[in-house]
Amino acid sequence: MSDTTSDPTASPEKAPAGDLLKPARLRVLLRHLAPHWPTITLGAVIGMIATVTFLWTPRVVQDVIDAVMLGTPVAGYVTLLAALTVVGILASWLSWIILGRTAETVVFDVRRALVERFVRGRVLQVGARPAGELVSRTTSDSQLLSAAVSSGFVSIVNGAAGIIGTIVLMGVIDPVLLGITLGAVVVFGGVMAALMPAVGRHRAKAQEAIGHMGGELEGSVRALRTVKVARAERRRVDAVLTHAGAARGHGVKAVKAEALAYTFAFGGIQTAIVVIIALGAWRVSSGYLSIAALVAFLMYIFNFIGPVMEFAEALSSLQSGLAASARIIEVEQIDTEPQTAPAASSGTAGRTADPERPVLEFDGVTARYSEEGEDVVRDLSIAIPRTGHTAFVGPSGAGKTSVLSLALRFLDPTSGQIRVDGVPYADLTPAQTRARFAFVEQDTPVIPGTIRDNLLIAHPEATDAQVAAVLDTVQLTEQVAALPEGLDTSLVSSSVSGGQRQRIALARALLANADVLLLDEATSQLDGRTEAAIHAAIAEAATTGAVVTVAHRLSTVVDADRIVVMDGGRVRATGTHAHLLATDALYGEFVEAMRIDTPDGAREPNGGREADGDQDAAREGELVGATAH
Ligand SMILES: Nc1ncnc2c1ncn2[C@@H]1O[C@H](COP(=O)(O)OP(=O)(O)OP(=O)(O)O)[C@@H](O)[C@H]1O
Repeated sequence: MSDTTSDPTASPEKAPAGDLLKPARLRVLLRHLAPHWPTITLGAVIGMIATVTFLWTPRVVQDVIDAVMLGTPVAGYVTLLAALTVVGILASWLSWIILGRTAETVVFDVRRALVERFVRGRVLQVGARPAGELVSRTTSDSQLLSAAVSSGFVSIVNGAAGIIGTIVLMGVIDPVLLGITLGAVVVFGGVMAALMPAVGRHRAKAQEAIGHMGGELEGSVRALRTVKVARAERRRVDAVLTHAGAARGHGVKAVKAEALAYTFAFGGIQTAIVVIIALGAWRVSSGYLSIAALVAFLMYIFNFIGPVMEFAEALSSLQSGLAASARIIEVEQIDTEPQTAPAASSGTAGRTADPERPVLEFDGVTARYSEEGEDVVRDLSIAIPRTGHTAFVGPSGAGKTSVLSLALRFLDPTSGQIRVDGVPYADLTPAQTRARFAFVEQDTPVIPGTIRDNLLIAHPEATDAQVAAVLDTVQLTEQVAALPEGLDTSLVSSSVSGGQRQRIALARALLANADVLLLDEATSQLDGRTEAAIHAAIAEAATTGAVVTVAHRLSTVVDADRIVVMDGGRVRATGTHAHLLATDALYGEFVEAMRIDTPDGAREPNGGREADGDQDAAREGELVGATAH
């Protein structure tokens, strides 16, 4: 692992979607098929038994008619006919169940692999795609893939066996009539071969459009309030429907090509049947063919439609499956985070932390989001002490959130080193690193589930008393108690206010009791009174551990033991509020922008806590200029 020098978006086997050649797609299909070979083979063999019984049946019918004509006993033939029919039906049914069951298992396996990839994937790579598209990959593409890998392959084999067997048996009965049949087959096959690639192409484009539609729809629903207030419903509907329309357009083209292919197939076979009946009658009257043989031949012709259709449908589902596998390959190119640390390392487990050593160190760290992009953090060297509150401030886009992303390994440095307890990140897995942190992210999303699920996610063993304590800290006790199901009330983001969401996120982070608490503008949506209580909790946390905030409000900043002013990805100045006010013009501008008097000016409620003159002065208002959201 080269944490300090890696390209953050590098992917070992990355290939643009357009370069995904068919062999690669086929490999994906075969890979998903691999664990199911024994069952698929069993299903295919049983399906083949059905095919053989259906191929055999006309021959026995021929024997029955011959026996009747010759006046010999028919009972044996009739019994054989009945046995063939029963075996054929049972074998078809069994093969259907075995293959259908396998198909469902394949869908499940593909979905599990995709979900694992999304959840365990690198944050930046997963985040680069609209969530709706990821959902569509997991739902519909996996379904298409499975149909192709299970029934598709087997139907091709069975269909081909049925076609070849029928041709051979027809040849035994009458090569001339077979010649006419083959003529029809060649025309049909040619039309199929010409049209099926187009069907596949259009199906692929339709599926791609459905993915984009999912992305647009998910984004529109997520921003529904904004959309409505902007009175942009029509435009959003149109944007979604553009993709739906494209899917329909490609779907219609695929259907037209399929209709042409199948009409040719049916028409060809019907025509061949008429010609064969006419020619067959003539050959019977001329003595070249017995009536029984003609009947058997006609039965083969009618039976022929079955394997031909099976073969054609299997080709079509294979086409769709190949297209789906191309999109699944794209998902499989999302890198998953390493689950194990280099062999030499044992992580930080068992190490006694040196109380004098900073808990977190950035050493000449530079980072960017993409190879072509600009550096967003430049040569950052900073040590976060084991206890105390460090606040990052600076203009929007200065790189404050990126510093937290580096600490949490969502973003990797292009140069420099980050250490936790003196251990370089390169020696730890992301999970080992993150075990040291609790984090409240900017948007504070809720996790699907109950309030309790949301609180316990980082510390599932927390006791009821601990949960009650953090709820009290974030002043949610009464609100949760008032809910009919209390902590077990299901939480969907729309049912809680922004401030409540933020408080739940804070409670979750406090409950984790981590060495380093990272808060990205975690109090931006709180009212003054709640905020004061939260500040008290943050100050309390800073006495036993490290607290790092990206500060939005000046009231957060003035509490900090150390303020880091960032600008253009660099640290511009570091110090206390008073020191920075006296020495850094940009910091002074922030304070000026809020029109507060310093150091002896207006006071902001601070939850009853004492503060020095500087801090009191600055508590009022927000660092609007710093992070203009
Ligand atoms: N996922 C991303 N992909 C590409 N660029 C990004 C990404 N996230 C942030 N950036 C860019 O990195 C730079 C720093 O962003 P960052 O979010 O760290 O700034 P910030 O100081 O936290 O800003 P704000 O106060 O507005 O949140 C910005 O130019 C931003 O456009």
